[in-house]
Amino acid sequence: MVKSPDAAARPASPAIMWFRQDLRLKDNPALRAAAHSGTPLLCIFILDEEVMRLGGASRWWLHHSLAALGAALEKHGVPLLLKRGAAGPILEELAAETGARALYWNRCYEPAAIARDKKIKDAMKEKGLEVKSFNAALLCEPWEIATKTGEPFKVFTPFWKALQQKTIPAPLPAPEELVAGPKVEDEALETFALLPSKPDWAGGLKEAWQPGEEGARARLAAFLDEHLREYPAKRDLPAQPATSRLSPHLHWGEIGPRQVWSATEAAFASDAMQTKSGTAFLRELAWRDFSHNLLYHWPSLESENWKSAFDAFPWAKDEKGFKAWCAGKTGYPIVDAGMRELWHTGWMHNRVRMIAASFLIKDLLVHWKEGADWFWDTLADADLANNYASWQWVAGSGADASPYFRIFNPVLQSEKFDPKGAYIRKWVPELAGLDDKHIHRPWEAPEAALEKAGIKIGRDYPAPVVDHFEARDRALEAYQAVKRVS
Ligand SMILES: Cc1cc2nc3c(=O)[nH]c(=O)nc-3n(C[C@H](O)[C@H](O)[C@H](O)COP(=O)(O)OP(=O)(O)OC[C@H]3O[C@@H](n4cnc5c(N)ncnc54)[C@H](O)[C@@H]3O)c2cc1C
Repeated sequence: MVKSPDAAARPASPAIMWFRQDLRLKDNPALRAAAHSGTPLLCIFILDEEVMRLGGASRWWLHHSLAALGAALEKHGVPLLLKRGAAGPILEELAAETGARALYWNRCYEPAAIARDKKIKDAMKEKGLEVKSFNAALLCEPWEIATKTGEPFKVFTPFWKALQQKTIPAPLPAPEELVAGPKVEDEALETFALLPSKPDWAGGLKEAWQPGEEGARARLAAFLDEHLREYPAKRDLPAQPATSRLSPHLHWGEIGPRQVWSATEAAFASDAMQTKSGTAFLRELAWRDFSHNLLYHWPSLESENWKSAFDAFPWAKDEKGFKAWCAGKTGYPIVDAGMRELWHTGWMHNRVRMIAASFLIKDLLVHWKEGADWFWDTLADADLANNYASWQWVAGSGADASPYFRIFNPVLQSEKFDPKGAYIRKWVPELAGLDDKHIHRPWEAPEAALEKAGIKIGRDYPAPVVDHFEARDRALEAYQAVKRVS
């Protein structure tokens, strides 16, 4: 436990603890080090939208996460200062106003954040401040894990093997005592205007999530207790609550991956039957580190094909198809269910993310970036590394990607992973009355079955926007352009 020195011994000049994507008290190495230094603290969050590009669902999440962090700090008698604008000048002003001598933060790995942080570090050091940064977001820093020849990993399996050889540090406890620095004027959370108002589309998010450290902890505990055992068998079934749903909490650092790692290991230490499922879960968690590793070493991952041969791909401009995809009205029930789950809750099951992304890229030939940008706006877990690496994985243009010519058949995927159509029935209720066979391909249902279910294709549910088999041939033909230059 951290014990701060006596008040008498406390240095007068405060330290700044700059919260970013580490909105928690536990396992927060920067906060712990700042508290341990014994100086009074100025805890601050800066809404720096030049660097922090936020989609709508992320904005909603951030509002509630900041409210939760503010309340948690308040319990320790320390306010969370909120400011809006370019972080560099704000921090400089804060240091000048309060006489702060030190600045603490946990590292971010997005290229724009890295560039900004480097500038701030240099400028603050020049002004005589001590600047200390830490790892709160990853199991292992991207520069700590490399191939035998010192290169960054481009393939997941050897990355995972190498990661398993590392000692993952145990999570840190929350600081026991925090001491508030001088009073500083700041802004009210409401002035950030992060919540949607006209219209307020966030009702589904409110039902689905509890942003903040408490919510994250509860989610992990429930997952480990109730679902870890069946994770390998059920993690691909979207109708089952079999995955952790920790992704938005991890994105905002309401829980750290090392906490997840250690709690999972503890779960299988006390129950050896869970070793296999625990390892399977940790392997998925490691994909998050792998994506961050890719983004760190290839910062253009968000905007450029990782495999440049894909620059030759003849993408289509299918506005109508794209709109239908966004709205969950493609006529392919599993795709539509996923897109509606996303719109309603700000989250989509991983298997369905793959199916929906594949449909946009391969059946509609729409550029992966358009889909990734839509996900960016609508996902509560929108994460630069995970989102763009995953889209490029599906497109075939990414590192260790699924080969382009492996094209998901949305009907077969649906039959395999949602055999009873439970997921479809939940998110596409107009199809709920169809039998288990036809619910995956309603356009092939006999008139009588449609009539019994009260559906007319084209009136109550759309006809497919493309024929999958024709689209597949078209995609493979388009792929020839990539093959010619690779
Ligand atoms: C097209 C597409 C876009 C995606 N966009 C995002 C995104 O913006 N943000 C995001 O966090 N994940 C993204 N993913 C990865 C994955 O779908 C989600 O992390 C996962 O569905 C989150 O649910 P969960 O927390 O229940 O996962 P669990 O199965 O419980 O996994 C635990 C944690 O491991 C990490 N993880 C699991 N799978 C992956 C993966 N394939 N890649 C990277 N990390 C993973 C996540 O942090 C997740 O919370 C995307 C996947 C695809 C196919």
